[in-house]
Amino acid sequence: MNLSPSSNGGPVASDPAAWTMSSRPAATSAPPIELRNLNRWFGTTHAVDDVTFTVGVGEVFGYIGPNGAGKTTSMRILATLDEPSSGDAFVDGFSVVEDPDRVRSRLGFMPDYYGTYQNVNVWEYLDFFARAYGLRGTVRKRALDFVMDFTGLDDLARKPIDGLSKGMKQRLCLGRTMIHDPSVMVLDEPAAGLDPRARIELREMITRLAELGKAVLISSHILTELAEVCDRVGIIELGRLVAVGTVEEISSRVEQRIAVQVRLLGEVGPLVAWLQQQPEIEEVSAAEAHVRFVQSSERERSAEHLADTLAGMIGAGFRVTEFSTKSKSLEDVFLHVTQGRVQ
Ligand SMILES: Nc1ncnc2c1ncn2[C@@H]1O[C@H](COP(=O)(O)OP(=O)(O)OP(=O)(O)O)[C@@H](O)[C@H]1O
Repeated sequence: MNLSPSSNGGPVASDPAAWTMSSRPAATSAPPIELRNLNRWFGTTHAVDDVTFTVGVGEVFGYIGPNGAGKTTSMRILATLDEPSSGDAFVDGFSVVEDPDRVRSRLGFMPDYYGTYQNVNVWEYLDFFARAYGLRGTVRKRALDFVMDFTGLDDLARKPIDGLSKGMKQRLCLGRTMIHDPSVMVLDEPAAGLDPRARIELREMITRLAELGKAVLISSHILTELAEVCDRVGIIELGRLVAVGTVEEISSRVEQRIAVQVRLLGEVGPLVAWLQQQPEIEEVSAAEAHVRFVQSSERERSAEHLADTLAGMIGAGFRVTEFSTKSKSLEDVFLHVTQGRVQ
């Protein structure tokens, strides 16, 4: 295949509308992404266990789970790189089992590991993939111009790709993934190994992809990494989806668990013993002058319950000097929802 840039191939200011393949017939009214009772076994390992969810037009869906949870396996099935043991996955209504070619033309998959090539520059690399996707003539030129501009790689068009920083390589890979204007983008751990600035830039690009109307499925084992950019998240563990919703919805389930720290005059031992007798109080621990515990209660009742606990302590004769609470962080939410089990 010819890897040379075309003579008119320099990056120019581009018009997204001129590149976006709005002329492509709308597939169906089906959601861009649907996983339906998806299962994948590897021997005795149930890597994906009856997973069902959809992602809508312009929606960013975060797929969160610890290592080995089944994220990559389900993404690979969606990208037609593997087949389900049972169930199905759909892109724009087309089945990965029945219609893999149509799925491929509508989906861009960015794996967590991708090869690079020696003696190829940024422009040549993208041009190669544009040709591989069958883009010809002015359509290919528009696609390249748009993607170079979108990824901010235009100034690096002639730079050999093996000399790019990790962040720039990630942009290039994103550019490669979107070169054929897919309606669905599947990004496997794209933020892994990026420095903070590159992560922010990646988040901005993902937001812009959603603004272009793409459905984005993005995985991470770190919830906080995706919290800001995702419209919804699905938390997967041992192949099973254990929670789906907005970050706020999922957080609210565990915000009922409030961490409390108490300081008091005198010995902490009696307070520890008292707390251990109280209902809905767990994880009581003591260190020098303070005592920590977790109080769980129904969300609507948690403030009242806290007030009752404090009043109870004072009523029992403890001389409390400090009573502070801490809402659970997103990491706590993730750790609470998942149990950290692996197979
Ligand atoms: N080709 C394979 N053969 C056998 N077992 C596999 C294969 N691919 C994945 N698995 C197993 O399936 C399970 C899910 O793996 P998967 O890579 O999908 O998880 P993941 O959530 O993407 O994890 P990570 O964050 O580490 O990439 C793991 O137990 C893994 O060992």
